[in-house]
Amino acid sequence: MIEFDQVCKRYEGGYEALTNLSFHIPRGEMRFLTGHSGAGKSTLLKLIMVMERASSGQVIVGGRNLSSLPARRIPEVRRDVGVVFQNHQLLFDRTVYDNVALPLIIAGYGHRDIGRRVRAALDKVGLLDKERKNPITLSGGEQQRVGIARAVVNKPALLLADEPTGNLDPQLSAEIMHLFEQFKQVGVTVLIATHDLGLIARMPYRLLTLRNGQLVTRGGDDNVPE
Ligand SMILES: Nc1ncnc2c1ncn2[C@@H]1O[C@H](COP(=O)(O)OP(=O)(O)OP(=O)(O)O)[C@@H](O)[C@H]1O
Repeated sequence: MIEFDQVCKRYEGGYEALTNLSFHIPRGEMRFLTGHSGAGKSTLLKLIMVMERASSGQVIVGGRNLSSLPARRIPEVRRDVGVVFQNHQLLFDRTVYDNVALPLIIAGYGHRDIGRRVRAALDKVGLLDKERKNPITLSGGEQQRVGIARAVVNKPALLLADEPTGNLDPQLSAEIMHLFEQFKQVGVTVLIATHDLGLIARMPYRLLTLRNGQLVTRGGDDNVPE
């Protein structure tokens, strides 16, 4: 589902954020991406979302080679990727329903289809009864679940999360992780960047660990020693 082959990312100015990265995450697997601040985690996620392009090497997501993808085909890739952020980036002047509906409105879905899909996504994250609320009135854990509903409302094959439990206490963090596991169980590929080593130590998933832009453990299905 995600394949990196000898990927380097050099930013303008010459800083090399990722060096010679090769790994493979098969479809339907869940992985954690860890590493110190500045190790390159967000850069790696941005390459998958095509917010940045590799300086060299190949990034292949869902069978599409992103290194040679023309710009006009970027929306097609993004439709297949749901993204959850630490600060969830919700709109506080809209209801929960409207926040979750946003990706579907942008994608041009019809009114009835939007209603059905938004309610299905809110049901999955346990917030069906909050659809008319403004997200500002919800707790931090609930707001993060709205962010997750918005990320999955399009039924993406791939779910990326950048520090999704950063502001949450251990109990709420565990609940959010449990939600990600439920998506994995229905075949979604899940990649979660996190500093929360305590949390991931309790979960049976392999790690991709970055140090200064290089992979020091890789969680693919390859035969490279961990
Ligand atoms: N647009 C940019 N231009 C130049 N350098 C950048 C850019 N974005 C990131 N960097 C640099 O690349 C390195 C990796 O940054 P990145 O944000 O990927 O790290 P990270 O592991 O996600 O860190 P954190 O955990 O603090 O979010 C850092 O040294 C950062 O300063």
